[in-house]
Amino acid sequence: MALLDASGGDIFREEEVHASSLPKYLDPDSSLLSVRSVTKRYGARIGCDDISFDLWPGEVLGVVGESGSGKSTLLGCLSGQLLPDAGEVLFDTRDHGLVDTLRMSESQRRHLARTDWAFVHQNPRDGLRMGVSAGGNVGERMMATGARHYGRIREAASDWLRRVEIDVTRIDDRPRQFSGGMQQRLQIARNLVSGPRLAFMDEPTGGLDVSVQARLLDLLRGLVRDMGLSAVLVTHDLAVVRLLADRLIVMKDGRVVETGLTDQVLDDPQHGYTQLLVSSVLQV
Ligand SMILES: Nc1ncnc2c1ncn2[C@@H]1O[C@H](COP(=O)(O)OP(=O)(O)OP(=O)(O)O)[C@@H](O)[C@H]1O
Repeated sequence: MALLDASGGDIFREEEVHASSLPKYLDPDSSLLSVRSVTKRYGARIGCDDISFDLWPGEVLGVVGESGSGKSTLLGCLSGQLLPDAGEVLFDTRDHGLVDTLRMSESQRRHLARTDWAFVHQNPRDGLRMGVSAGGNVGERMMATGARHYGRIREAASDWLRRVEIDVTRIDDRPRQFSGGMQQRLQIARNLVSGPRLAFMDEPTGGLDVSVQARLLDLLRGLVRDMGLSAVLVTHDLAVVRLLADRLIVMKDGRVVETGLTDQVLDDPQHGYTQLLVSSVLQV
């Protein structure tokens, strides 16, 4: 399966995150992901335009905006699922330091996707193998990173099921026998078992009812903190970023209109569009 979709036209631009909006303790030289002027067009339509930001180890960056603002396009470009028309996506690889993932070979990018990266889809069916047992779903990712010992794989799979609060007696059940919330937690276990450093999350709590969402958010928050995981989290739900994200970028029509620390952006939005987003949630 091709990881890159070269179809469609595009563009890009660049929105610098101002140094003044970053916590002072962060060292700009140590970014885990450095996104430079990423642009993607679909024919004449803008997907995302000239996006730039840095993500630091252990940081969660929320990407918010209304439907069609370009969040999924940006996430696709960052995670190698879409080919931008322009820009650079530099990732701090373990062996070679910052490398432009857009210029990697497909096999190198696949390797990253199995090891240092995770992708949590909104629909767990997109991130799970539905015909494989829960334990197999977790174990498979371990095998993709070189694990071979059956006993140890099963032990680690059991451990991860526990961590995501799935009863270990369900280890041989197929995901389709699970509720939506359990499937989502299994998808998270499958992604995190390899100890990735960067997770891409696309509406990870979307489509779940409110109490299930709250539990999942709590779980995700704990895992992100315990693992020191960095994440780019796309959502239209400001309550989700309030809980999970350290910093936000706000997108409108494919461009970044505002960026800053989460509380700062949500409590004191500067851009008219962000003010509208925030106030529309408050009115609900
Ligand atoms: N495959 C495609 N072909 C043509 N245009 C597309 C395609 N995918 C997205 N677009 C357009 O790109 C723009 C950004 O869409 P995108 O899906 O990235 O937004 P989004 O913020 O993720 O929206 P949502 O929250 O509804 O998923 C929109 O104008 C959309 O119509």
